[in-house]
Amino acid sequence: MIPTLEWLPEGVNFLDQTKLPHEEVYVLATDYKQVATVIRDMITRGAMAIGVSGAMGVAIGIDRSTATDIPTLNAEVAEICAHLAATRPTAVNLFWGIDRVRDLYNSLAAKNTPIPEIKLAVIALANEMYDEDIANCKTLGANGAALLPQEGTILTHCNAGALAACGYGSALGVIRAAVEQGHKIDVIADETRPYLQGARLTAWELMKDNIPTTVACDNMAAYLMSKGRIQACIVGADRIAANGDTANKIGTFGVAILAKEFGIPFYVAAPWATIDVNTAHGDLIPIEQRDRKEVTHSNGKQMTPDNVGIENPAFDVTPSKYITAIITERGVLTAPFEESIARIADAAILA
Ligand SMILES: CSC[C@H]1O[C@H](OP(=O)(O)O)[C@H](O)[C@@H]1O
Repeated sequence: MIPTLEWLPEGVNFLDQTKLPHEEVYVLATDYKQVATVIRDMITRGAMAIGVSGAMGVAIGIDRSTATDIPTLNAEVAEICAHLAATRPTAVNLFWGIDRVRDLYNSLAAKNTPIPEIKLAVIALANEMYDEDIANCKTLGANGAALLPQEGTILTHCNAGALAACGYGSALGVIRAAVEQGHKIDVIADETRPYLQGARLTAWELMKDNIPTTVACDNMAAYLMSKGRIQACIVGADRIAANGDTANKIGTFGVAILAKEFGIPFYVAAPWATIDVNTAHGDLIPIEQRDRKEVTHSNGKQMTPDNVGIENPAFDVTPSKYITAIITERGVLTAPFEESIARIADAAILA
């Protein structure tokens, strides 16, 4: 298991993903503002990882508070949650993670629970969410494995692996589960400019698992598909709307169009926490715009002329019509996605 992040008494310890694949170094965040910086600067990244990071950020903020009364702590918790929620807008998991801990806090504060007990309870919940993520990804991995070919090459985009989660991953979780079930598959990882999650992170992860991996530039997918080199595509997600439209790393939409053109199955793998039933369709999903320097520079060296215009949307939205199936720990969803999502959402409410 890759230790993407870990709760320690001293703080939250994050594997610094900006330094991979050549350095495995950690950043210890000792307060909630440092956790927010780790998320904003993509020292840790990936929808599931930032969801649990948000939860741990709220927990550490409450744990480090010196407030001696609930009204004072209420005001601090509001600031802690707002500060963490302002880090990145697209992955709904961040807000789900923050809200789960805040809701527990509010329920305990409303009953005037002693503050030391509240601190222990929110820390326990944040760690439960860490364990839940690993269990959910293993379940969704097993749910999706049979969809992958017994033999063949799987194209991935970005990194939806252990590094995007708490140690197992969603899209790479399905690949791991398929390999564990005996599928003879290899992976072509899109490099995924500009942060290079594929070239740096997916390649690093899968090589550690001895899964044959090839890195391809983002502009090679059509050629590889046209030559019959790809038998399936699988990606993660940062927010899935109620109709199945899916926000994921920039470039995913293009891969999905190409897959449809070439008759190649295109799978999305994501825990249920990534599904946002309150967002009706993909046009409503906020798309994060990141700093121009991520595009103009590589390894600190400027590649573009000064003052050139730059585009740097961090995500795009794939309309559900391009998606073959959405793999979750609660089952595999197929079109019409509005109905399959609502059916599982309703079942969860009735349970
Ligand atoms: C399914 S979590 C991984 C997901 O998050 C990535 O974005 P970022 O690296 O900017 O956090 C990307 O969209 C992955 O698919």
